[in-house]
Amino acid sequence: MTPAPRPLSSLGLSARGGLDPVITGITADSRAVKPGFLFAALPGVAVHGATYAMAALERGAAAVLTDAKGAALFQGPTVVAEDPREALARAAALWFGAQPATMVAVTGTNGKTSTATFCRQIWNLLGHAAINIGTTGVEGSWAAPSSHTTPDPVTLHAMLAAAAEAGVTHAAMEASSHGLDQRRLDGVRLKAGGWTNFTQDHLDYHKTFEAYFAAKAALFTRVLPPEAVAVLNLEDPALADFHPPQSLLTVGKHEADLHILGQRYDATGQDLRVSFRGVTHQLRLNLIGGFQAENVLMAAGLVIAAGEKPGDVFAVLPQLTGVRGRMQLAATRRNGATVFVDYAHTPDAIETALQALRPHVMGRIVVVFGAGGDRDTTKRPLMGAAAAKWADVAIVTDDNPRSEEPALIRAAILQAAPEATEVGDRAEAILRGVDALGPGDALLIAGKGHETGQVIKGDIYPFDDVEQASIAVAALDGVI
Ligand SMILES: CC(=O)N[C@H]1[C@@H](OP(=O)(O)OP(=O)(O)OC[C@H]2O[C@@H](n3ccc(=O)[nH]c3=O)[C@H](O)[C@@H]2O)O[C@H](CO)[C@@H](O)[C@@H]1O[C@H](C)C(=O)N[C@@H](C)C(=O)N[C@H](CCC(=O)O)C(=O)O
Repeated sequence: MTPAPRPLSSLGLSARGGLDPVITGITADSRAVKPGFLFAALPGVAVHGATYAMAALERGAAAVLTDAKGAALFQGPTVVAEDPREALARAAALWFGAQPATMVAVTGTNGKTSTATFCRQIWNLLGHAAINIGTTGVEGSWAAPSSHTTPDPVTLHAMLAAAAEAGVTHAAMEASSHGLDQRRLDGVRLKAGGWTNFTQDHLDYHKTFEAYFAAKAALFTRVLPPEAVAVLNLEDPALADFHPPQSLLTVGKHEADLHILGQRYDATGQDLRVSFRGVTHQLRLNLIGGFQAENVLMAAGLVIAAGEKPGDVFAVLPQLTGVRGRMQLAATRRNGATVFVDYAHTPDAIETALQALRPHVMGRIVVVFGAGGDRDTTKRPLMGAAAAKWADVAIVTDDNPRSEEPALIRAAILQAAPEATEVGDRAEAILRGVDALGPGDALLIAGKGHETGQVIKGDIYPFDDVEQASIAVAALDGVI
């Protein structure tokens, strides 16, 4: 339902000169302005949005929200905010109004999507209408596509209001460091926030580890209210020294409120014995990888922190299913060898994925992977080193080279993985990887996960690792 027009002051904003125009909508894109809209002219990476303020006013914008620098670039009804991104997020929350009553957010370099999905599945299994919002879009009791892991605040609040109006009571969302830095989550009413881990990624954007850490920490220091609960994974030493202002619920393998007492792996999953604040629970997880157990513990911690009874939560965990493209069993060869697809596209994620697979595999592990173009170049040799160290056989291929020369990206990876085979064409690399599998072996195809395209020089070519795995197995073993 489109919100009814109302005065600017009802969005917590006041225009210069005491103006209080009626607002009919909000956008940060001048091209989407309609008569009566509030146009948020944000300082961007490429350009200041105020460059487009006159265009927005010509399209009928009732007022322009911007910072002091932006306000100097045009004439017209202006709201000046110290941080216009924060003001936009808070105005969007007030404009759309409704939000699901129980919401949690999870940040961390890895594990956000699995954790948010597990939260939603647990709530669904306990009878709640729930959604998760993140890299895979909005899923669950209400669905919508999303172009960002953490959508911009106008999109996010439109989604939250639509979901709430459709009866959704619970939501788990992924908080990306970009989203937190750009204040996309300010104004979201959270009951709990989780932090999975902290390792190298996105230094192209944040520049330093400190800035990247501060962006993630902002979930607790700025977005989460003091009466909410902070759920921290103590397995990461970087988080053990972080002291958020909220009360804590800690999870981990060893010393934590919720921790693992015993873990046994088999070909299809794992059995766990866990302790929650002194009470022992026996669990079955039909999920591959010890890191999935950590994601499940984080999700369990978040839903408990948001009000569920621990016993009810632990009872439904055996029914959890993995996220598409996250250590997904994509195909099995006639000889029993398995092929997994995983989204791992950072050095740490490749290491984690390969280590996680190891206890489930009797034979050798083959890995097929590459690194994206136009993104953090420092991680390329680190990815090569991780694959060389943790896999038995490595095949380096292309993974969204974008505008870069693919051979140069592969060369940067191969520098640190001299034994690896280079096969630029990803379909051929997957076929070679599957062909190398003997009984008891496993192939990990890393990097794309749920993605369905290969981005080369501005064009997106259809490409699905899961589909390619089946095609390769069918080609080598005959259609089964
Ligand atoms: C680097 C980055 O995060 N950029 C985000 C940022 O863009 P920006 O403000 O720098 O854009 P800009 O091009 O300089 O333009 C400045 C302003 O002018 C406006 N504009 C521009 C042109 C025009 O004609 N009219 C107009 O009004 C733009 O809407 C913008 O508000 O603010 C925009 C609006 O909120 C975002 O859409 C945009 O995300 C870009 C598209 C993006 O790709 N972001 C990625 C890196 C991202 O956020 N990724 C994380 C996940 C990362 C991960 O974990 O892997 C995510 O949460 O998805």
